[in-house]
Amino acid sequence: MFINHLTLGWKPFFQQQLTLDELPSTVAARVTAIHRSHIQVLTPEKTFSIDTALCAKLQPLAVGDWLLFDATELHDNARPLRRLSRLSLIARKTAGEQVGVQPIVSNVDTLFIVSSCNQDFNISRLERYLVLALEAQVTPIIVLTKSDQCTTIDDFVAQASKLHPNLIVEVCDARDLNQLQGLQAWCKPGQTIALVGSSGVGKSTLINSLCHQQVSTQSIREDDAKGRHTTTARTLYVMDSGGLLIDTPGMRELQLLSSEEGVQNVFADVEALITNCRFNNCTHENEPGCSVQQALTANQLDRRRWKNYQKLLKEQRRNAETLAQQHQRNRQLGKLYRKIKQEKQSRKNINDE
Ligand SMILES: Nc1nc2c(ncn2[C@@H]2O[C@H](COP(=O)(O)OP(=O)(O)OP(=O)(O)O)[C@@H](O)[C@H]2O)c(=O)[nH]1
Ligand SMILES: [Zn+2]
Repeated sequence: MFINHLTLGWKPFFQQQLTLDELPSTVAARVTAIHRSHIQVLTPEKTFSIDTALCAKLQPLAVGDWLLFDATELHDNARPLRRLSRLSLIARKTAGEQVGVQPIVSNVDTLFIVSSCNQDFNISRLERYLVLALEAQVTPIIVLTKSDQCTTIDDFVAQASKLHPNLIVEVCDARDLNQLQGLQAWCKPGQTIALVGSSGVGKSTLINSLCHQQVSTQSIREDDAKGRHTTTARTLYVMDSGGLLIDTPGMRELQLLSSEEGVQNVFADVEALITNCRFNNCTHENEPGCSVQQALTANQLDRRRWKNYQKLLKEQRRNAETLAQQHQRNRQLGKLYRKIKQEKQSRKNINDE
């Protein structure tokens, strides 16, 4: 397929950031992968990699960013002149003494929020991803996979659709390209898509179907700082339809932030303890026959861990839906949607001027 700047996602928004002098003398390259030691970029003609140190002033970078290079310097370890402003940015909060924001992917048009029609389906998680997409100024599409594995999908679709009146929900068997026609509207040349969703919901399967290439064969190996070999999935794919699909380890790890199963998995022993308490509604504070208190006293359960479990559980419960909360959030989502539409319109107006 013919690749030019437009098919790589170049838009008037980026073009208008170039000065008249820069127009003939520079070339923009899109960041396709970020590794510890180097950053990979792509122009219509070539791909090359630059040492991370050369981008120190431009950090933090995200996959999908556009970097500007001197047109005569398009080779490995060329120094980028600057990074162009982003149309959208998906970032995550970093933990630590100071809460920071780590960019993950940028200049994405559409986020496929993938969930499967089985026990993985979790409305609070979908909602968390939805807010993420809207915050990032990216159009969210809910993709419900494994439709072949359930007898009726109507309930899943109804629940997902209720998250917002304008929300698009697509249902498919991710292995079957014929069932992915509904997604093609967002996969046109020049469009950039990112995927989120829990492990095992079918993200790689979707990529394989849409890109007709095996994800596993795209892996590259690199040495990390300690000389260990790590396998890093390649991150930007050209779909058969001409669109671009970003699949970075960073996006895949986003799921860790929102995983209810995580609490159950990590604290399985604590949850087992709780089932042994004498009273079903034990608050584990001072009731007789509380096996949590017994385990704490006997030093069989770490107090820090118990506190952390309670904290995560509280956070998880806060996310749980009540009708009133959902209504309130829908109104907030509505406001966000309107804001995004207005901003997009004003950007369009600027571009059209
Ligand atoms: N029957 C059926 N199986 C599916 C479908 N989508 C994915 N699978 C299967 O589910 C399993 C997991 O799919 P993956 O595509 O690896 O899931 P993933 O989201 O990429 O998982 P991670 O790489 O862990 O993030 C594989 O065995 C797929 O063949 C579907 O729509 N129908
Ligand atoms: Zn108890």
